[in-house]
Amino acid sequence: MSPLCSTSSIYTPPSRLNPLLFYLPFWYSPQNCLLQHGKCEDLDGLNSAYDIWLASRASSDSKELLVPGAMRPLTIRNARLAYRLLQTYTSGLLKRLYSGHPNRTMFMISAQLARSLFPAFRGYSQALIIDEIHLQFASGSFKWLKLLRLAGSELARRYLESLFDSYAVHNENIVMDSAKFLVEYQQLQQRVHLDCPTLTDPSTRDLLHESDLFARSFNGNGFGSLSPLDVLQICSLVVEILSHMFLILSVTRSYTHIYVLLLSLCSTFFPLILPHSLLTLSSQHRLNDPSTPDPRETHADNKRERMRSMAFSDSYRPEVHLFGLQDWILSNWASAWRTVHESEAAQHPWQFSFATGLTTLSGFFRTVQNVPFLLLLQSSSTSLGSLSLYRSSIHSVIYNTRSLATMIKMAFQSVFLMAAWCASTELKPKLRPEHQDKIKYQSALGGGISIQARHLSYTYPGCSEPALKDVSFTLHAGETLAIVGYNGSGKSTLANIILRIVDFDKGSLMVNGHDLRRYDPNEYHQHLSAVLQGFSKFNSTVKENVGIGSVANMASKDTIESALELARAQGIVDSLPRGLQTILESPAFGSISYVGRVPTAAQTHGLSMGEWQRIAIARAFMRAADANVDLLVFDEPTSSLDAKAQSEIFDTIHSLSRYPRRRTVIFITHQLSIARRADRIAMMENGSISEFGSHDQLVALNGGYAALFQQSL
Ligand SMILES: Nc1ncnc2c1ncn2[C@@H]1O[C@H](COP(=O)(O)OP(=O)(O)OP(=O)(O)O)[C@@H](O)[C@H]1O
Repeated sequence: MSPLCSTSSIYTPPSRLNPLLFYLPFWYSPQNCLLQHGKCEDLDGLNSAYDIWLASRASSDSKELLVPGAMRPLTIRNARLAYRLLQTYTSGLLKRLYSGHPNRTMFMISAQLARSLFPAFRGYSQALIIDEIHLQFASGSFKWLKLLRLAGSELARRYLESLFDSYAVHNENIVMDSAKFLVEYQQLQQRVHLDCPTLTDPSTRDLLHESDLFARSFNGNGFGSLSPLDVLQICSLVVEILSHMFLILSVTRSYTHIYVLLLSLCSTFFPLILPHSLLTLSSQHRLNDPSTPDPRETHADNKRERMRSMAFSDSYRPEVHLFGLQDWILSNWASAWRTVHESEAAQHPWQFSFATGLTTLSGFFRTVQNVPFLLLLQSSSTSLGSLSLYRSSIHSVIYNTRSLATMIKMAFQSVFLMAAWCASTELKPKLRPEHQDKIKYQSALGGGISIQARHLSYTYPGCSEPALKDVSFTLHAGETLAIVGYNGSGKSTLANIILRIVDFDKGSLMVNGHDLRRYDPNEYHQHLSAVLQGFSKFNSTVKENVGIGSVANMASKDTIESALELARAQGIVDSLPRGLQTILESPAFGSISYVGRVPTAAQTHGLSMGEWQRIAIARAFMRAADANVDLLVFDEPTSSLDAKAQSEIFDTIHSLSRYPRRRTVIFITHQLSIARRADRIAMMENGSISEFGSHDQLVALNGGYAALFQQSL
């Protein structure tokens, strides 16, 4: 691959940018002008990559943060932020990325720079051949041997060049593959360790979005951003431009006055800075800053995406047909599409006239660029080779300068994506306690866990009403608690807090006499098993769907089969075409556009809701086989099962709470005939526990539980 080719692969307009804007240099917008936001701001307080990244999203004239992925305007403030980031993080990041192959990395950098000189050499060598042919034509005597020697050495040069190119590309791929692996691995590592509260934080989500864009830039899918390797190409472009300018100077030096040459070169660069000058002068023709999102457009854009996903997603398809949503989807999509395009058109009302003007001016500047060429023509001693060299070099300078302007603009954005990446690697899961606060989990004497909740309250992020209000109760180790109540009363929220999936805002929660917040969630989770209300349906084999309950025992067919047996799910497996190896069809999977090895319909098998529930219960039982498990939590585990199956499953849960050791069990159910089996029942209403006690105590109270129980009879 030649340097020019490698440049052109990056020289693709980012899909969301107007192609015209793409060809304009990065300082085209007056709102983005360095001088416009030149106020000096104290950036000393910004110490971490996160702080600087966040500051880059705040525009100086708007209180709103830029949407994640939005281009940062080139202001003095942002330039200072970028400089701080480059200073602090680049060398560490590059060292980490390319530490796998330090020698190859050095070779890659040297080769990249050497390859940028090839086009100039090529032009020079071609000029020599043209001159020789021209000379021989003019003199009338053909020296075939000389011509063949020239052609031969040109072919040999090209052959060596392509050999060098292909080895350089091979080397580059090795270095890039190792960098890609590192980036993707760290990305996965970071994701799997982040807990739900961390991931629901809007600022963290934005950070991860930009960090993902940075990771994607390594695969060439950076949507207009550059990977650190691509940034290296900026240096190559500079070298390439300089080598061509050297050729232009050497060709024209003897025939052209230096001022004429300078005029010609200026005319090459002038169209690139022209838009800025014109726009600054003409205040009535201001372009809107593309980095400031129009809320109406953003809303319409989101709506368009929602409609598109409803149209494409297999998981929505039944409802789309059931409720006859086809026309509704189409009309909503069309109106959202129109809104987005009207908004875009309003933002750039005069681009076409501007483009036309620019085209006309470009024609004029091309003529100016030709002045030295015309002067060269005038000279009787000018060779054809130098004329061709001049023309090819001047075109390369124009083309590469434009590429350079675009790449610098993209590189500027990439610095902030790099900051997001660096900051994301430093994210700490919110539920993980500080090292000095951490205590080791210890089971209660005799097994199970004791729970003491005092005045627990919790409000979901972005909600005004708390989901849990002032919840207090005590559960002794080895007891069974049934949580009952109306929809939305906070049952699952309470279970998720006890499971340490979500945190709480106020109050205290003691587990085995210690503050739950002081346990490392990873360690705590090893001592519990659960079926969540929205349990996962993995697009994987039955064996894996059950086996992930206890990864260490996943290879043990006996353990998996006994878990399936306990969940009364063995019959389901027997009816499947490939038994335990049958891949289960997850409803959610159809909605994901997944490029990879997707199993064909013949290999996969769908399950009913009740069958999925049995698989999820088997998964929980698989984990419960571990003697370290002290707590079993079941959030409506049998809601889709028939009465007999429900009773059987709860019999099994009861025996698991006694064998191989005593365990605490918490289950949420709307079946009060099942709830009455529990030692304690918590009746929840409006986020609070309104009644707490045994079935007989609550019936005797004659309150909400008694009423609910009466209704269920
Ligand atoms: N992720 C969430 N974000 C915001 N609010 C939520 C979220 N999950 C639940 N809520 C709200 O919290 C309240 C309690 O919900 P929760 O799921 O705990 O109720 P529940 O008693 O388990 O209901 P159900 O019987 O229907 O399962 C509800 O008002 C619900 O709308």
